[in-house]
Amino acid sequence: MVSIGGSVLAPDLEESVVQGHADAIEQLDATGIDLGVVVGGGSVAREYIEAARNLGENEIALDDIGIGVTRLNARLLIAALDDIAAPAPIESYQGGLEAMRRGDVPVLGGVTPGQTTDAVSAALAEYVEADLLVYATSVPGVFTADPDEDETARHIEAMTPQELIDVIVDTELVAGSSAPVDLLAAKLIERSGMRTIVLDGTDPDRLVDAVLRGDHDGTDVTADGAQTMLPEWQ
Ligand SMILES: Nc1ncnc2c1ncn2[C@@H]1O[C@H](COP(=O)(O)OP(=O)(O)OP(=O)(O)O)[C@@H](O)[C@H]1O
Ligand SMILES: O=c1ccn([C@@H]2O[C@H](COP(=O)(O)O)[C@@H](O)[C@H]2O)c(=O)[nH]1
Repeated sequence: MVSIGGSVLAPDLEESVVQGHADAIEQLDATGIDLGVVVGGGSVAREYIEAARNLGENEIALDDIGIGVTRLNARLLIAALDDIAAPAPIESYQGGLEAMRRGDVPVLGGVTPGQTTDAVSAALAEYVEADLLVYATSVPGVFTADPDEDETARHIEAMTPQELIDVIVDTELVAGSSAPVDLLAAKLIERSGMRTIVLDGTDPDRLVDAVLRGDHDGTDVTADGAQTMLPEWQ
């Protein structure tokens, strides 16, 4: 299961960047791996959410605006993928599994208010019993604190799901909030024991290297907090 942050997929709405991520997905799909993809909303979602918040909208309605933008980004990725993807953004976990059973790559944005696409990825990964969950985000993994806010923040190479929860537990739960992985996602990762990698996804090759070769500079989240070995399918 691959989660691509909106800030990674479409930082400036450049076609070549979107195409680069689509090429990476196609490369993974060509190996025969069953794939699902979840796409975030990025700065566009945050701008819409902020404008609507200033207009007096409530948080659930703001989440719905965010979901709309994530689905727009999902459409953009689908446009760049050849015919391997389901033709429209999938709106439920069951729909994601059904697409995978048909042999299509499901591309999802948001599913329900009160969470982010981080949680969508973790839930879908659990639902389809994925072997691996990769978050391609705008930072090179999980840090001891927000690296944009705290210059003493240290990069974490490997951690347990509980340690992940401890790091992000204080992040805000409002529409458009920023975290490498949201709290619900971390709890889902904990209960499913899903092997998870958080990495800098700005270069799509890093996603391919991580999935195919277990090679990455991000953060491994595993039950024992150890760095993962090569993927099981190798
Ligand atoms: N402990 C932490 N470790 C790493 N990054 C953190 C931490 N706490 C907060 N952050 C912030 O999380 C952000 C990364 O998540 P962000 O939500 O911006 O992007 P994304 O997950 O790629 O998805 P999208 O752009 O769609 O929202 C970074 O900008 C970083 O400042
Ligand atoms: O299932 C979902 C997914 C997203 N949202 C809202 O959209 C924004 C943007 O999503 P990101 O994953 O952070 O890019 C998010 O902050 C939520 O407000 C949602 O409600 N439910």
